[in-house]
Amino acid sequence: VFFFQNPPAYNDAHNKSIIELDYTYSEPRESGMLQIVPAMDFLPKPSVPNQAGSSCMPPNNSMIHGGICPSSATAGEQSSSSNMLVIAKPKGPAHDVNDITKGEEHVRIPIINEGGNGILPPPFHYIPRNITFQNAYVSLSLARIGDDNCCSDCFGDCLAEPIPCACAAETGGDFAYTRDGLLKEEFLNSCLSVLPKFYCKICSRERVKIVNSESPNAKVNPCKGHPIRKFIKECWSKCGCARNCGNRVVQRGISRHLQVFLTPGEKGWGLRAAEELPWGAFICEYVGEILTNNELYERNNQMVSNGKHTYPTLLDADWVTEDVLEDDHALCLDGTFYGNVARFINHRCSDANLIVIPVEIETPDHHYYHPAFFTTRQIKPFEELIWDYGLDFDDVNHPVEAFKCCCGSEFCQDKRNI
Ligand SMILES: C[S@@+](CC[C@H](N)C(=O)[O-])C[C@H]1O[C@@H](n2cnc3c(N)ncnc32)[C@H](O)[C@@H]1O
Repeated sequence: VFFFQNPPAYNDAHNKSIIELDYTYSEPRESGMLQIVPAMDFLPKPSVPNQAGSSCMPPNNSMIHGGICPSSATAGEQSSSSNMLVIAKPKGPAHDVNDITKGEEHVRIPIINEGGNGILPPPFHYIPRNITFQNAYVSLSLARIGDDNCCSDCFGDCLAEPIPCACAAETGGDFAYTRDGLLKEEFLNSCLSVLPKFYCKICSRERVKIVNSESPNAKVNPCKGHPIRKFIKECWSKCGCARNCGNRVVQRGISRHLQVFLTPGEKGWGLRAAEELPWGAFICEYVGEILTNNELYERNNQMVSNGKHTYPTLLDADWVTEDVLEDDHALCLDGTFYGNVARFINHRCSDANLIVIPVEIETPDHHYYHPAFFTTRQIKPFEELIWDYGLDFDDVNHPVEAFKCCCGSEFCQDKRNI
């Protein structure tokens, strides 16, 4: 795939310690972008039914349509340079089949479609870190990080010190990580045990429906409960330790070899390991746009009315600390338009091989945090990585649309499968 585009134009702000943030950025001109793919006649025909173009999803799933990819997306195959055809750029950002992250991560993550049907995931912008969409309030300030919330006197690797520093207080005075960068057995086991739930006095997830309701008599439904999660707290920039301190795992980003692949069943695209992974290994964090719950509600309504769905996760691990959360404090992440590989992790009821753990990095209040995926057992190369979304398949108003589950687990919660 070749792109011809103009480099962005920047104002000359070098040699200043204060950078003006009003530089000009010129978007690459659409007309300058060409994609060269094998001629259509030489592409194998898609095996899944097509709706208005090409879809990566089975017919019962409504998704943004993906683009047709060069056959190099099928494991290891190369398209020959003869029989090439120049076609228009697909709507939305194009994917690089050798690395869906486009160089944003430390490792390349290829797209593998073993079906040979030339279909790619629907377009989205790959981002390695969260970005605020519009109204979400993220209290990111050094002043808010008190002495109890950082280890400014530490040096080097906090895990090498005989006494754990202040950053271990969140995990009961002991760090959550081993010197090998894995989760400690005890900590992971405590996260895996059945979690008690807390119930908000007025739940932000329910209140948003009333805020948007046209009926003046609408009442807020009772909270359906949120699991009480254990947080990990990592050292960060206000700490004195080094970037390679053992208590900085999630913030260093993806380091394991992974692949985005088209699953053979009904689930569409998925994420899998491309190497053997140990128990308690960090895989990736859930990255997306930071939205308020209200913004997500509006976005969900719009997407559903367009026959599409979103990829959200609520940041509700600490909603218990306040009776009623301010609207702009009830946050979620949505990977639909901007996201990382976590948006491809499929669901499995109960016995998934990944667990998501909330991680505090730069904000001591837990309205905003990083949901991070860790393995719950040893993973074989090319095994799919799956997570229990915690869906209530009977709740039609859940922010994540309840699909017909085909996780294959003997503990599957979807009653339609009984
Ligand atoms: C976060 S996305 C996961 C990536 C998605 N498979 C894709 O192709 O982009 C969630 C969607 O994947 C599909 N999915 C995930 N887990 C599934 C399961 N266990 N059974 C059926 N569909 C599943 C559903 O369409 C769901 O709405």
